[in-house]
Amino acid sequence: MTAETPDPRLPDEQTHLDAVYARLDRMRATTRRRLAETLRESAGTPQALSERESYERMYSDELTKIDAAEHNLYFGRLDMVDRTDEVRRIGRIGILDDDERDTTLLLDWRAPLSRPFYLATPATPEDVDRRRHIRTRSRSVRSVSDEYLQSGEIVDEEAGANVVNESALVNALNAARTGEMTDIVETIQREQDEIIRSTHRGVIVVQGGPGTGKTAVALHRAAYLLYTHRDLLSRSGVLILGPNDDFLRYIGQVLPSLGETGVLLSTVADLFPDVKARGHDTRDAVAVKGDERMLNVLRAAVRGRESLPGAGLTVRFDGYDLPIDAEVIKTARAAARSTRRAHNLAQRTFLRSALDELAAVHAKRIGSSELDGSQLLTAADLEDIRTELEADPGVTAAVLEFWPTLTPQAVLRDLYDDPSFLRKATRGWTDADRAALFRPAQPQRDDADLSPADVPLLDELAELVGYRTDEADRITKARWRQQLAEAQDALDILTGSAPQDLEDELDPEILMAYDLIDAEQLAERQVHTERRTTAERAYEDRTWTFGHVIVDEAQELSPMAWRMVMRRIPNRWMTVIGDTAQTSDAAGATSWSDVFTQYVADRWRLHELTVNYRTPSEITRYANRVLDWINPDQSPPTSLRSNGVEPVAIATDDPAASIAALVAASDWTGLTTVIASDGTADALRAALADAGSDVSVHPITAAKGLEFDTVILADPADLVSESPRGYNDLYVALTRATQRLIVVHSRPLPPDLADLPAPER
Ligand SMILES: Nc1ncnc2c1ncn2[C@@H]1O[C@H](COP(=O)(O)OP(=O)(O)OP(=O)(O)O)[C@@H](O)[C@H]1O
Repeated sequence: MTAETPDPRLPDEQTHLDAVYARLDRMRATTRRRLAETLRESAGTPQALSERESYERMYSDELTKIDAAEHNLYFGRLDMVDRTDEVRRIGRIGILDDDERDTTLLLDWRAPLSRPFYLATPATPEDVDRRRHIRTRSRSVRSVSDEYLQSGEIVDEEAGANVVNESALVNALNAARTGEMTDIVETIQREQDEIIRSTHRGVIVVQGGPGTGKTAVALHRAAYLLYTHRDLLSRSGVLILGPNDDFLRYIGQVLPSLGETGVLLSTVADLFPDVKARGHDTRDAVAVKGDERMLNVLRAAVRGRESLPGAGLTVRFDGYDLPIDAEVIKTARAAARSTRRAHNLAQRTFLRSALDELAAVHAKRIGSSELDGSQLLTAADLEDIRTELEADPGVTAAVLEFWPTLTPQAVLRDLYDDPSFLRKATRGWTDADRAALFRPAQPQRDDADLSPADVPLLDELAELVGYRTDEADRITKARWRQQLAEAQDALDILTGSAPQDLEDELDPEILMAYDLIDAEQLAERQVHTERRTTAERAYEDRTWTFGHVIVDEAQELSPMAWRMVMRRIPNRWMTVIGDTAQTSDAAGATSWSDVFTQYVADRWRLHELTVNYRTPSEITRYANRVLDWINPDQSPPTSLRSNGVEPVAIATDDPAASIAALVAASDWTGLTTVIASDGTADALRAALADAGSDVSVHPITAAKGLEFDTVILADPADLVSESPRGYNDLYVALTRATQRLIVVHSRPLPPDLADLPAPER
């Protein structure tokens, strides 16, 4: 449209947008008022307090959702064919008007009726006549663009002619990055939508090259599942696992911007409550610790703590030296092991059996007839001895030496510190693998010695040991009993207040409280009025099982880490996202079927994403050569756009000085970062600071999953030589830029990059 002929579509959409925001404002005002009223109420009984808290949370959540929806609230419209005047308007949240007919002002993007917005193409128009993209800013409509699906024609608002529009998608892809990922609700593509809305209740694996929107899809799937299975998932929770804290910060705003706040985002390293694993491992140690061979080592470590006494051990009891010999402990140990319970949970059986044995030994010594050796003590005497033994702390402590209470942390540290145990427990291993585990114990103040690769081992040990499971169990059961009692009271009060004459002659027309709900159901509801969110409770509870788990950058998980994840999702309803060509973790995956067959046989579904939305074709040309080296069978994703900016290489003796000068002289917009090998990143950061530059530096493993407008790649040869998966790391580095790639090097370039041109002067 030209300036002289204003586009009539704009005022039309503005009218609707005004109505939508007016309603949003009314919703906000009502919710605020209700929240204020709730906060003013004084709660007397625990019941009233818990009700008040649940309302408070509900209204606060509602306000968060309303605030989150504020920007780009209304973005899409469908005009359907063959149905009189059917218009569907699509937004970030669904909004009903408060008129008499509850008119739908906006459909939630996740509603089934919104789906054709994402799926319709001229080839399969899905009954859509016209699809309209509406771009708004600060509550006013800036532009609209239309596609006529029946004719395949696209109308551009600026040109006013039937030309191919610079679509909403291309706009989104060209936008400068802010360092925080944004949602893609306005431009979800068909292959992505199919994954986001998949109804498969088992494992879905999404394999896709860099920039194909895997992370975006994972987050939108979480939002979609929460919308579609709200009841189930708000109780059990959704867990999203990412590779590192930077990545979690990068994606952290996407779900809140979609009005979803109840999801737990975590790394595997943070998944074991109360342990902050910040220690560092060599790549060899990471590989060894992630291998399933560790299972036997851990089992042996726990068994090793169920030991036998040497000859001649005694404990003072009742004026005698009572012998604790190997036979006594062997019998007790067999009894404990036969329970098949975890170590700590079998301790009571062990102790009981050992005390029985010791009571018999003691009775024999003090109560045997000198004539014929027959037992002179009665059963009651024996029972007394047994009780006294149990009450004697010296005796129980001496016995429990051979079946001590264990913590996973102590078992793991002792195991690493004990070369002779390691030698026995790792028969058949290479010396190098064994040596990778050895770590002398250090004085402990925090968990500084524990590394991310130790966390799945701690979790495994927690299972073997029964760490805190009984305690958690006891607390849960006690809490449940209390809730049940409170619920019973509440129901008694309700029925007690019913007119007495109903008692004898119950009027079948009158529903009693008991008919609608029993104490157990009521107690169940009260469980959810707890102040902490599901995500908070799940974070603090190692034994929590989630309703759905999403694993991003899943190729990085070791077999031991998978075991830890699978424990948190016994129903195996998972979305697993990754790219085996980007694996850098030494214990990470190279094949999805290797990972999943043991957990779900062949009941997992593979989806592939094929379009690279991030990296322009100028850069992917080089990245694809590296992919071809990693796996010639893997087809590279197709780059969606070309931006005319060719990657370049700058040879220099002093990379830090060259990078500092380059950045200082640049007029680039958006985010710029330097990517370097893990081993050189710190030194490079320091050298850049000395050279007066504060450009950020990302070691390659911390750049996983992130993206930047401009990437300066420092000495790619360092990435390649740093690890056996160096080429995978190089592939990741080459695919982080949305606009521009500059390689700065003092070492020779890897062959695939050798023909990079120097920058034009
Ligand atoms: N349908 C879409 N509309 C707009 N932007 C999109 C779309 N799909 C993906 N993108 C954008 O493309 C970029 C890459 O997406 P994302 O980070 O999810 O890819 P990825 O497959 O996880 O990449 P990597 O494997 O490198 O981590 C992001 O900026 C994302 O917002």
